[in-house]
Amino acid sequence: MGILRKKIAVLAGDGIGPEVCHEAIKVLDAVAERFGHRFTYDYQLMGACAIDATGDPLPESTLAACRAADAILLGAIGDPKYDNNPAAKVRPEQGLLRLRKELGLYANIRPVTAYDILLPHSPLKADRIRGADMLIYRELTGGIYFGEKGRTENGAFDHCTYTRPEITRITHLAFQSAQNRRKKLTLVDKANVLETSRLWREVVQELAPAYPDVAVDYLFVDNAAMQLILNPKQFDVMLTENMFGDILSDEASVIAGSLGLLPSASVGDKAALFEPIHGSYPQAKGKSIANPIATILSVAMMLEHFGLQEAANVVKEAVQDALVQNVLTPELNATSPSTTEQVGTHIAQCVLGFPTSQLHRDNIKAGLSTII
Ligand SMILES: NC(=O)c1ccc[n+]([C@@H]2O[C@H](COP(=O)([O-])OP(=O)(O)OC[C@H]3O[C@@H](n4cnc5c(N)ncnc54)[C@H](O)[C@@H]3O)[C@@H](O)[C@H]2O)c1
Ligand SMILES: CC(C)[C@H](C(=O)O)[C@@H](O)C(=O)O
Ligand SMILES: [Mg+2]
Repeated sequence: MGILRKKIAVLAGDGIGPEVCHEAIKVLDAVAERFGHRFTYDYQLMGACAIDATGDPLPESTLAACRAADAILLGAIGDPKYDNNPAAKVRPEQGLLRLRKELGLYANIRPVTAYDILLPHSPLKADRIRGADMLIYRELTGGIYFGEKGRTENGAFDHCTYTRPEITRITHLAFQSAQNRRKKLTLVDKANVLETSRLWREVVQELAPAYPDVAVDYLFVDNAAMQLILNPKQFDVMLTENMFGDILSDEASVIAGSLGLLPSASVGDKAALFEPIHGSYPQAKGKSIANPIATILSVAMMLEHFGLQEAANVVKEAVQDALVQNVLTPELNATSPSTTEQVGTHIAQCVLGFPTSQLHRDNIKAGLSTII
């Protein structure tokens, strides 16, 4: 692969969003320096910061910049002043939902990995989670998030609708992904109650014969929530609708050890957006305690999307180095925590191939490390 030039729209957003984006861009810059690629960044407002500045959580200029970019990097959006005010008509989350819809980002891919070195950090028993490695395919532009919603005289409603094409397109992607992995696809739904879920089962059953090498499994979402904790190794590709995918992926982060570790890619036919699965974690804003790894791994997914597999692997290896050397934020290292910046700098330096990282690796190989 030759030298690439890519324009990245950056929506740092609210809370810890700007802090974790800053570290992810540090890592992208290190990739650019090491491999000779050229990344340019177009910073735009979305979320509560955009409401403060313009009254609109997704200003037209932001949408236009996202359409013009090769990829979008998103930190997080959301602010307690809206979370705690159910009557607010204009909300940060509307910006994110509109962006996903406008850009047709229908497939949200959320990898979940149990890193060996972090097994002791999960509250789950190590022997249950060791080796767990799954991809959640979450439908992102349909379902209850986007149905008609409103208030009645004495109540409220949110309609959940799905069309056959909406289910079909992500199901094909999930099957193809399973073909390249351990060849198992689990559809998570609530087909014993919901008509939309019965349509999901119908579509998956119809498409399954086209993927004869993939074993298909069906789980009701309540059971899936339990199985995820009880025996996560049974999952390879999990396919599910919008809201179930949102909830199950936060739950799955307990397997990895922190919500601050889980990246995601949201893809459509014309655009791609990369973001950590966590939110704006407002309690951590300005304290430099937010884990930037979810955002840095989202950048690795962006590099894969650009076809830069080697660069993506280098970033993942650099993250692994931070895990092994315990260069981690307080939720994963309470005794000698690193700051958000220190974690980002460490990973960026590993990407650049600074000798310190190699030195530590040699120490680890020689059994000299105090960490393992
Ligand atoms: N995609 C998004 O932008 C997105 C996603 C989820 C929530 N939100 C918004 O974020 C705001 C806060 O929501 P919330 O508190 O329910 O969820 P959250 O994901 O912001 O935080 C939940 C908990 O997860 C942990 N956590 C999250 N990110 C972390 C990180 N990088 N490092 C270490 N620990 C981390 C913290 O313990 C935190 O208390 C709300 O306004 C919500 O709407 C936005
Ligand atoms: C902020 C919110 C709209 C969003 C979602 O529910 O999709 C978030 O929780 C996520 O997981 O990206
Ligand atoms: Mg969520």
